Amino acid sequence: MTVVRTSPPAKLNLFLEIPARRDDGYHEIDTVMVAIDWRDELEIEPIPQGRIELTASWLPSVESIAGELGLDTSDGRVPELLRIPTDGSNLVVRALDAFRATFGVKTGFRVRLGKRIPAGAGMGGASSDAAHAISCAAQIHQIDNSSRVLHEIAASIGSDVPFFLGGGGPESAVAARATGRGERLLPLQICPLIHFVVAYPSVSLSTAGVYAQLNVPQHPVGSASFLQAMDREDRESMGRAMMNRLSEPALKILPQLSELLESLWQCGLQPCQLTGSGSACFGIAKDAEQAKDIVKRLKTELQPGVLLRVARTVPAATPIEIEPS
Ligand SMILES: C[C@@](CO)(OP(=O)(O)O)[C@H](O)COP(=O)(O)OP(=O)(O)OC[C@H]1O[C@@H](n2ccc(N)nc2=O)[C@H](O)[C@@H]1O
Ligand SMILES: Nc1ncnc2c1ncn2[C@@H]1O[C@H](COP(=O)(O)OP(=O)(O)O)[C@@H](O)[C@H]1O
Repeated sequence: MTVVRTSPPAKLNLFLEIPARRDDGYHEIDTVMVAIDWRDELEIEPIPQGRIELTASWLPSVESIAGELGLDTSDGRVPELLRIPTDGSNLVVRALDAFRATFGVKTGFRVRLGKRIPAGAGMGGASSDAAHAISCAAQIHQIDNSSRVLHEIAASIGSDVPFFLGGGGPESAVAARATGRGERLLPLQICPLIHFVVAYPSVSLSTAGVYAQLNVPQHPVGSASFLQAMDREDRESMGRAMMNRLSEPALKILPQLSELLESLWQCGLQPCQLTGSGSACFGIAKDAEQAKDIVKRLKTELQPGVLLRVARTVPAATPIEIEPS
């Protein structure tokens, strides 16, 4: 049986405006997302049984992630914050079930999911896992990855999922502008290589909960200035035009996020911002060296209690490795 493997990346929202509330429970958004090299690991093989068998674990180990976050594992149990669902609530299971239903596939899949991306972080980990699972299933069943149907399956799983399909072309974009509820994508051809420091505090935020606290602005800010700056690779103007409309409601729910943002800023990262609905925050570094030095310094100040990683922009869709057996 063929085994396929890939490494779903996380995302950061460099620009996020919410122009309107919709009648269907969603919001119109205008966002520019980039994928980053903070990755999960996904391994999928077809099985004759018509079901999805998912196992999931933390990489390198639950103890090491819990240690960085200051969570207790001495009783041998996985802390609540690090529990990964393996039932039908996991977006990978939902995505593969939707794939089977759409293409009338009677056989199933065995999936091993290695998690590094924290959940409820605004980093789109579950969405990326789901999109890459769809791409793997398409590879196994020899379905064209640029098929419109795959995009529709992705959008039915979550607003952020289509971004991680990467447009189906051989060269996936690093960045995209997403509108509608997030599923309408315009891949951006130009995106400078950006080095980040990303920080996840020991707490998750519910996307629906943060949107529920939002006051939709009367005069939304357009993404044009940000997009023009990106097109010119003008980092200074990009920095000035960055924003996240969900910061205010997220900080209302978790006021301690302002201290985390302040810590990033104090180290010389600029600008610093919440990603998506949080709780992760990021700051832009001048280069890889500065990002590494800042993570080292912040670890002594903030750990245990905060996951800290250097990250850089990468293509949103990661190639799939095939291991025939
Ligand atoms: C805020 C963003 C920014 O990229 O990212 P995250 O913080 O989740 O990573 C996205 O808009 C999140 O997209 P995603 O996480 O896929 O959301 P979904 O599963 O589709 O929706 C979860 C819930 O969020 C709210 N929601 C989501 C998207 C949207 N455009 N308007 C909304 O109001 C709705 O209450 C919905 O029931
Ligand atoms: N593949 C998955 N990995 C992690 N969490 C998942 C997965 N599928 C579903 N979930 C559930 O979805 C919730 C949101 O996950 P995620 O999309 O990573 O959050 P966000 O993008 O808002 O940071 C988690 O709290 C978790 O319970």
